[in-house]
Amino acid sequence: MSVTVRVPAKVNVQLAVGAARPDGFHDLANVFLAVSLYDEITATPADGLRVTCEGPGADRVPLDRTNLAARAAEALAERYGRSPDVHLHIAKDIPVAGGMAGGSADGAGALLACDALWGTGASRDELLAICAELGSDVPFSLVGGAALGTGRGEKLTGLEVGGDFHWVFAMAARGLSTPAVFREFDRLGEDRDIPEPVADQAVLDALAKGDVAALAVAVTNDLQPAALSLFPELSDTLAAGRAAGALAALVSGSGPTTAFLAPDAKSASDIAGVLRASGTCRDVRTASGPAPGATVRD
Ligand SMILES: C[C@@](CO)(OP(=O)(O)O)[C@H](O)COP(=O)(O)OP(=O)(O)OC[C@H]1O[C@@H](n2ccc(N)nc2=O)[C@H](O)[C@@H]1O
Ligand SMILES: Nc1ncnc2c1ncn2[C@@H]1O[C@H](COP(=O)(O)OP(=O)(O)O)[C@@H](O)[C@H]1O
Repeated sequence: MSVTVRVPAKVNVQLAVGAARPDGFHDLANVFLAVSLYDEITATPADGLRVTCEGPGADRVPLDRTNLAARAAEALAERYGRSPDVHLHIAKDIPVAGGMAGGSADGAGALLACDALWGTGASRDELLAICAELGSDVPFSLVGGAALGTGRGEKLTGLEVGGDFHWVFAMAARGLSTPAVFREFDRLGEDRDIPEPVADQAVLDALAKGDVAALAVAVTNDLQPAALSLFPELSDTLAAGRAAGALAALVSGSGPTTAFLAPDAKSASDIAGVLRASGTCRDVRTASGPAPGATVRD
């Protein structure tokens, strides 16, 4: 018997970042939108804890106890006083180290899969608490849809979304480390006061109305200058997407994946074709959001 859970990637349609806190994290106003690129995590009973991974970038995914899927299984097992005897197989489609919460998706997916496999019957709040211990983005991977994340991004308020948004994602030739991007954000802001991060009402209204033109002018990412500073070639990808007709072009979270908002599905496919031919990225995918959160597959 095994359980498979499908979990979406995310794009940040607003990422407001405050000053570094004493614990090294940053307070955020993080408006998440789940998009239809998915990892699948399959949990099967085994003699010990084992992780395997297949798909693009699988060679860059750790298979030891640092893998977020393994950590999720251990955390749930410890809470319920059992051994984490499970084989977790990750079928990866979310770009690795791409700013699209791939590792977080695997953590949330493994947690839900083990909960179902072991019949632990943990409540939603218990699962969310474990997710928050695993990482700032992990709670959102569990719930999906759209949400505002405050604190370090783990305190979620669900958001209304009035329609589908169509995106193009350009994957970069290499990854960017999230802590390195936050450190670069701190370095770039050394000489100025960093305001408290607050959600932008224009972003929330655009999501609620499903208004793509309004969302296009409202999207912001405070980590973008830091990501571009560490990876300047991303400016060429952003320019190529804009020239291809994207309504908005931005770095996804800490990057280096770049995200392009398209007027509709057909334009997304056209923009993807132009980006693919531009030679400014490794791979291009289209996706739409909101997508559902972690879901057990039949
Ligand atoms: C930037 C964002 C935007 O959604 O995601 P990515 O774009 O990387 O996917 C998130 O804040 C990333 O969340 P996540 O990847 O879960 O981060 P965590 O494991 O909690 O933290 C990794 C490291 O990132 C930094 N970090 C993370 C979150 C936060 N609010 N402040 C931080 O300074 C810290 O250096 C921390 O040690
Ligand atoms: N299940 C996992 N999948 C991908 N990366 C993981 C996983 N568990 C731990 N990691 C580590 O987390 C780092 C960040 O990867 P990822 O979550 O894909 O990107 P991001 O934080 O930019 O969204 C990787 O470089 C990898 O070392």
